[in-house]
Amino acid sequence: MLFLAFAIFVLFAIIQIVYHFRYWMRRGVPQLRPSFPFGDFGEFFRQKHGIPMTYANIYARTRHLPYVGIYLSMRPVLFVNDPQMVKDILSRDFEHFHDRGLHVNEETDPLSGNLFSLGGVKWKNMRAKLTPTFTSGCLKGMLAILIDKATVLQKQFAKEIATHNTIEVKDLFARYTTDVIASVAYGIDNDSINNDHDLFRQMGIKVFQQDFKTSLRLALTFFIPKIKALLGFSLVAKDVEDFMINLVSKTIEHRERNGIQRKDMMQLMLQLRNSGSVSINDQQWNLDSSATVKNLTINQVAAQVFVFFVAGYETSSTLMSFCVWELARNPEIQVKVHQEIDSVLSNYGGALTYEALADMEYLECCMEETLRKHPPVSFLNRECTKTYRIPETDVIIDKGTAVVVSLLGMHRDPQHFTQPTEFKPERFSSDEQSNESNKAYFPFGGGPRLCIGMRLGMLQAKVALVTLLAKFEFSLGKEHVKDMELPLKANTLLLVPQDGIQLVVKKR
Ligand code: HEM
Repeated sequence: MLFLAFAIFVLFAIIQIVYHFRYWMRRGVPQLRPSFPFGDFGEFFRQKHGIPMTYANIYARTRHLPYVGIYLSMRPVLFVNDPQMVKDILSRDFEHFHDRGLHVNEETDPLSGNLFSLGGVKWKNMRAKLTPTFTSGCLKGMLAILIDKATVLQKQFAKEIATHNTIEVKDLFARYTTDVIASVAYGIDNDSINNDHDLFRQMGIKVFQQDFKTSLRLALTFFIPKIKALLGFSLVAKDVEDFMINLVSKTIEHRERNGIQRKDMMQLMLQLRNSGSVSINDQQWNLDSSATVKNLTINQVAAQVFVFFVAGYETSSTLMSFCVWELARNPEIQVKVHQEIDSVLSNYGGALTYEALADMEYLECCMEETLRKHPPVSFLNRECTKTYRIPETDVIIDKGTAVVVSLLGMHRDPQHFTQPTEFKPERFSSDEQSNESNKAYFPFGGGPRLCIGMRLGMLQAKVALVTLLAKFEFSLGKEHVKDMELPLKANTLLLVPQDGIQLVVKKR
C-alpha cells in the first residue's frame, strides 16, 4: 500500500515537472531542453562555468532567435538576444520592466534597500535623489582623490617590479578601486594598497568570495529571490552588514559633531539626509545641519554607499585589468596609447586635469573595446512588472517573469561585431564608418536604470590607467600566448579571471 502511494506520488511529481518544463512551449516561445533539477543551468550548478559563461553559452546556442525561454532551475526566464528588443525593454517599454525583481526588506536586511535592488516608486524616488551625486561637477570635485590614490598605486608598481618578474595586476587594481570608493563614498582615507590586512579590502573580498554560502546567497538574490526571502538570507554576511552600518553611523556622527566638510559622496549623502536633495550648483558642498527632519535614515545612507562600494570597486578594477591585459597582448596598440598620453600630458604641462583626461580619446576607445570583449557585469536582468505582449507577436509575458540579456554573448557575436575576438579600439572611434558601437553594446545597461556610476567608473579607471601607462609598459609573461583567452572562474556572478592577471611590467 505504502509502495503504491509512493509510486503515485512519484508519477504525479514527474507529470508536474514535465508540465512545468513546457511552460514556454505552451506560450509559443522556443525553448531548449531543460532537465530536472537545474533546468538550463546545469553548467553553473555543477560548477563547470560561472554565470557569465553559462549565459554566453546559452546565447551562442540561440543567437539566431530573437528570444528564447529558459529555466533557471524551475524558474521560467525570458532570454532576450535581439538588440532592438533589448533596447525596447530597457527604455521604450520601461513601464513593463522597471524592476530587477530582487528581494528587498529594509527592516530585516537594511543593506538590501539599495538603489540597485529597490523597485517601483521607492527606486524612482531614490534614483532622483542620488542622480545629482554623479554630475560632472561632483566628479571634478573628486578628481584630486582619484589622482592621489592612483599615485599610491603607481609607487606600489614601482616597488613590486624591483623584486618580481611578473605582477598580478587584478589584485592591485581592486585595492586601488577599494581605496577610491572608501574615500569618495565613505570619506575614509584607506590604504589597502600598502596594507594586506586592510579591513575594507577584507569586506570587499567577503562580499564576492566563492565559498558555498556566499555563492548561494548571491545566486538566490539574483535568481530565486522568493526562496532567499523564505530562508531569511540577508544580502551580505552579518559581519559585513555590521561593519558597513557602523562605519556610516560613526562617520555621520563625527562629521555632524565637528562640522566637517569634504568633497565626497558622504557629504552629498549628508545633504540628502538633512535636506532631502542635493543642490547641483552647490560648489560649497554645504551641509545644512540646522534641519531637524531627516530625509534619509542612517540605514538608507548605509545601503546606498554600500552599493556604490560593491558596484564600483570590482567592476572598475575588472575593466582596468582586462584593458592592460589587452594592451599587453597588442603591443602596437599600447604604443599608440603611450604616444597619446605623452602628447596630451605635454599639452597640459604634465598636469592630469579633467580636460586632459577627456582629450585622451584613443585610450577611451581602448576602454570601451575592453568593456565590449570583457563586460564586468556580463548580464542584465529585469522583472516584468506589467503584462507584456512581445511586439508583432501573440506572445504574452506574465507579470513576475524574469528577463535576462547575456552581454558577454551579445558583445562577442560576429553578427554585431566583425572579428569579435580581436581587440579593435577603432570600432569606437567617432570617425569609424561602421559604427559598430551603437548596435548591440550595453556594458552599463540602458534606459532609466542605466548604471548611475558609469562616469565615475570610467573616470577612476582612466585616471589609474593614465598614471600607470605614463610610466610603465606591460607585456605578457612566458606562460601566456597572444591568442589565448584568460580562463574565467566558475561559480561567480561577475567576470573574474581564474588566476588573476599576471603581467610583466617594465619602466618606460
Ligand atoms: C566600469 C565600471 C562599471 C560597470 C561596467 C558597471 C555596470 C553596471 C551595469 C551593467 C548595471 C546594470 C544597469 C542596467 O540594469 O541597466 C549597473 C548598475 C548600477 N551601477 Fe554600475 N558599473 C560600473 C561602475 C559603477 C560605479 C563606480 C558605481 C557607483 C559608485 C556603480 C553603481 C551602480 C548602481 C547603484 C547601479 C544600479 C542603478 C539603478 O538600478 O538605478 N557602478 N552598473
